[in-house]
Amino acid sequence: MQTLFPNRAHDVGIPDGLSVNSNSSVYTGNTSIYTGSNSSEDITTPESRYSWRPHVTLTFAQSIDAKIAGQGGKQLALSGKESLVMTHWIRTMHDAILVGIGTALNDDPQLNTRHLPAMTTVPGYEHKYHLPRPTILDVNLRLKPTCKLLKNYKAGTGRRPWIFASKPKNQNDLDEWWARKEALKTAGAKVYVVAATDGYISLSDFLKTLKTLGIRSLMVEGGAKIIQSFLRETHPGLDGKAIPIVDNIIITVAPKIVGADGVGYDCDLTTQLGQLNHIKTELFGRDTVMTFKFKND
Ligand SMILES: NC(=O)C1=CN([C@@H]2O[C@H](COP(=O)(O)OP(=O)(O)OC[C@H]3O[C@@H](n4cnc5c(N)ncnc54)[C@H](OP(=O)(O)O)[C@@H]3O)[C@@H](O)[C@H]2O)C=CC1
Ligand SMILES: Nc1nc(O)c(N)c(N[C@@H]2O[C@H](COP(=O)(O)O)[C@@H](O)[C@H]2O)n1
Repeated sequence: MQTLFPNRAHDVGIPDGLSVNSNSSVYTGNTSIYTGSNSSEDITTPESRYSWRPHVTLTFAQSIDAKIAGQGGKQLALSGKESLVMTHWIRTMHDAILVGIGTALNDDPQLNTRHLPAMTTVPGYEHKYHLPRPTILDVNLRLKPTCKLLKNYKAGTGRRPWIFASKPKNQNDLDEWWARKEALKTAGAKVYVVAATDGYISLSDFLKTLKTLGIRSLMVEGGAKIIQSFLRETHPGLDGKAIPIVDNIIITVAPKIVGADGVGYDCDLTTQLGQLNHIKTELFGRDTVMTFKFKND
């Protein structure tokens, strides 16, 4: 099957205008699209970040008081419909999409592109938006075999989810862990067993594994702990200097206040500001979407 929109983040960078591809003739969004200025500067350099990991875009929606969910993790519709379309468009630009198991259990997400307008199909020649590969960090294999990601895969409307898990240290837990693994495999998931320390999968190791699996670009959606980890973890560069493992951050700010009992990502973005170049701020309906790029080492 032919997928349209070959433009992926690892080839073209993240647009400095996010509002969907002017060349595409399918989605006629309201503003400009990427025109090439911040394109693939590092991609062909063997020593570059991209030689060992995919291009990483961290993106999430928050309220003006920096909450990404309500009390007790209640999923919130923060994004309005216009910025939601933008997010789904950005999904098409990535080979894979990541959520943590907290989000997978709490939101039961689909991680597809269903908010994009339907495409015109040429008879006998079906065009689809590119769907990113759903990936989940789930050390203890808590994902439910009945989740929407697996249902969609079985129904042929979603790609096979990849779960990254780690064997329990305690031998007594192994049988149950194994049973959950088999149940998830039967439901259609592909389970990769990786190392974890105290329930934490090293993101550098995870990204390296993704790269060996052919993933060239990753969109990280959350939730709170995953955002924190991606903002905090670094990787040593050639000179040993700590380099961020994120390339771009796209933050949708909705004009809503959640309140102190909402869920924040509990990471001081101000510590990152020196490393971030602002690319563009755009309005999508009532939401403000800001795009940043981490400076190269
Ligand atoms: N507004 C938005 O854009 C978004 C909001 N959300 C919201 O976020 C909330 C969920 O966030 P949260 O509960 O923090 O869960 P997360 O989705 O961040 O998942 C965290 C879990 O992932 C596992 N994990 C494995 N390795 C790592 C690692 N390196 N770093 C972090 N986690 C790792 C751990 O699982 P284990 O405990 O099993 O070891 C950890 O508890 C929900 O309320 C959801 O609605 C989510 C996405 C986007
Ligand atoms: N962009 C955005 N805006 C919001 O208001 C949100 N609550 C989220 N949440 C993220 O999107 C996932 C749901 O995706 P599907 O609609 O099921 O495809 C959710 O799990 C969060 O990762 N995002």
